[in-house]
Amino acid sequence: MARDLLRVRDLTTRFFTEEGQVNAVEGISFDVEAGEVLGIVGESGSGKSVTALSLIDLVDDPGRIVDGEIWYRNADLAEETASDVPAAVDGDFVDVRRLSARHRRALRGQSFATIFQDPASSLNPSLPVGEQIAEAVEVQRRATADPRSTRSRTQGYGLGKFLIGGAMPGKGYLTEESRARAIELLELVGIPDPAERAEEYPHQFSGGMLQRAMVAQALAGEPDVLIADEPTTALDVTIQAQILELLDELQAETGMTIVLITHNLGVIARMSDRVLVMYAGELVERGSLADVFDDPVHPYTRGLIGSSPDVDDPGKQLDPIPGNVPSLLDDEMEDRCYFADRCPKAMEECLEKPPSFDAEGSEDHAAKCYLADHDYDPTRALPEGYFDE
Ligand SMILES: Nc1ncnc2c1ncn2[C@@H]1O[C@H](COP(=O)(O)OP(=O)(O)OP(=O)(O)O)[C@@H](O)[C@H]1O
Ligand code: NI
Repeated sequence: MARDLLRVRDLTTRFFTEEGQVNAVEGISFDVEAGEVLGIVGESGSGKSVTALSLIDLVDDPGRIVDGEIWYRNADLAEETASDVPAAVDGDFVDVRRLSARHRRALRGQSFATIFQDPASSLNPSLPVGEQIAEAVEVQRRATADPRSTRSRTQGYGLGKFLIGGAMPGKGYLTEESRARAIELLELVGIPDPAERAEEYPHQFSGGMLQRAMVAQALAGEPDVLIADEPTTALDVTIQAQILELLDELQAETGMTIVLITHNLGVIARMSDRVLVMYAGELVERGSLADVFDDPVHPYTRGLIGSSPDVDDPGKQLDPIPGNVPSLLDDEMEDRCYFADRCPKAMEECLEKPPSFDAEGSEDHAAKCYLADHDYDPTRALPEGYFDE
């Protein structure tokens, strides 16, 4: 049975820019199940990366999470938090948003690790690759070596241990053990001659090898969740396939949970168990891979599929979705379905904001679209050019 590891509720993240308020992520709710690969897909600017950054509390100025809860299942952490911040605890779950900044930071690497499109954002150019991975191992070792923790760590590490881990003096402190583990990790991610490569600096690595090193660094903390934001987008197709293969294997071996963000539907189809579709900062459809790919309800999801190449059908005709992603400036957003102006099936109903409707298929299938619950009625179709000024 699937167990949820994360329960995200009404997450809302905005940027307060000179041009005005940008509604980057607006009231999204979803679960992440332990051991699954959850894909998040959507066009550029739909809010995928801001969702990821919000999960790991890395939203920078002028951005801010303004609302919502991020419940994380971790029995040890819940127990330790219960006395300090009882409101942040519900059974085995902790709302990480209600922890102090210091405690939230301590979850990074050990509960939630990330890999990005650009390895330069994770690896320091002036330190040997192996040393950086060993450092991440060291933080993890210190965290789990806390004498207060006698419980088995099937999943969680506990808050006190996190803080001990976070308080380590930093680079320079590396044991032979953590060095050896770093080399093991480099080998695990498929880097040949790992002992030699460990001594090299990031610029001596090829793009694909750097991406692998970044995966090794992320794995060093034995995270519960790996958040991968466009992990292969910058790589050429062959390397891209190798990295996906690697993630697949690691996931199968470790049972790690992966949140995989990409605009590439092919990658989503190959990797995901369940899929979230984002548009204009909202979650417009979610479901199992089969729900979303074989039985999509939202015309946006259909549009994405129709505009994406299919490896199994190279002759497929591609139909780009007309129009553009809307501005997310609060002043310019109307209170309607944000996709209505690009939608081939927009009806009068769509001038009001649709709720999320359950859809046919798996229990999890839902869409923020009247078509999930009503048949298309051409007599109620918005006239052509309705949204043109
Ligand atoms: N630092 C920032 N300041 C202002 N607005 C921002 C900032 N970062 C992101 N945004 C806005 O938030 C919205 C969502 O952006 P986000 O990066 O999450 O999109 P995305 O789905 O990841 O797109 P892509 O596929 O291009 O990576 C966009 O409108 C973007 O302009
Ligand atoms: Ni992005």
